[in-house]
Amino acid sequence: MQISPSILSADFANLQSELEAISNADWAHVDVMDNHFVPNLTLGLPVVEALLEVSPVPVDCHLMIEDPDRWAPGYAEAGAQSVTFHVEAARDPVATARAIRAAGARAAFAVKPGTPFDPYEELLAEVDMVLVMTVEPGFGGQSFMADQMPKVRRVREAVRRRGGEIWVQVDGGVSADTIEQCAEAGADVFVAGSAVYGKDSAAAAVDDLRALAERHRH
Ligand SMILES: O=C(CO)[C@@H](O)[C@H](O)COP(=O)(O)O
Ligand SMILES: [Co+2]
Repeated sequence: MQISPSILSADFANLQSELEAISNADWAHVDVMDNHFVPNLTLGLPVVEALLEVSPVPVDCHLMIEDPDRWAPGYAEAGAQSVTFHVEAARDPVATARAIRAAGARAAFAVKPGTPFDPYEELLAEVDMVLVMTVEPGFGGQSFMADQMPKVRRVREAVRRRGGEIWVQVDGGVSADTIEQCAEAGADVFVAGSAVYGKDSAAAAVDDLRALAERHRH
């Protein structure tokens, strides 16, 4: 059970200290948005490169961008330890996942709330993780979509059938109130932005979330 705090809810003027505040987390989740795939703009490769220099934990890049076929491998080459692209944006998801892995990172694909998982089941052969979005991508602090839990279950079942170790990540509205249903449905990597950086102690929030998830270890 791994916690990946999203720095989207951190203080962007002090990202180094915000990363140091979550050194007990498993990952640092970095949301890359291009104002085309989603209606918001955050940061890109030069900032990710700078974060990689100072992050005490591996970096989990969530690319909400058009044309990940072109851009995603660069994040892996820069040293990001996990790179997730959206299937809705990829022209050739197999080639993109292979390029990410060839550059030494874990590869993952993400599905938006309206995107079914089943058509992409065969893509499991190419990835290390599947991200099931539990909000519409674009912004932190939105309400958790419990109606995505059946999809989390389907992904977990498909991963079980396949064997091997593929992680199932959830992202959006994950908090102390919602993390247990995600874990129970089969998630094992939990992104949380406002539920970590919105608290007085980000580190304590990470530990609390992990303890709740651990109640449903599978
Ligand atoms: O990818 C995204 C949003 O598109 C997320 O990573 C959010 O940043 C999570 O924030 P919270 O919903 O946990 O506040
Ligand atoms: Co994200």
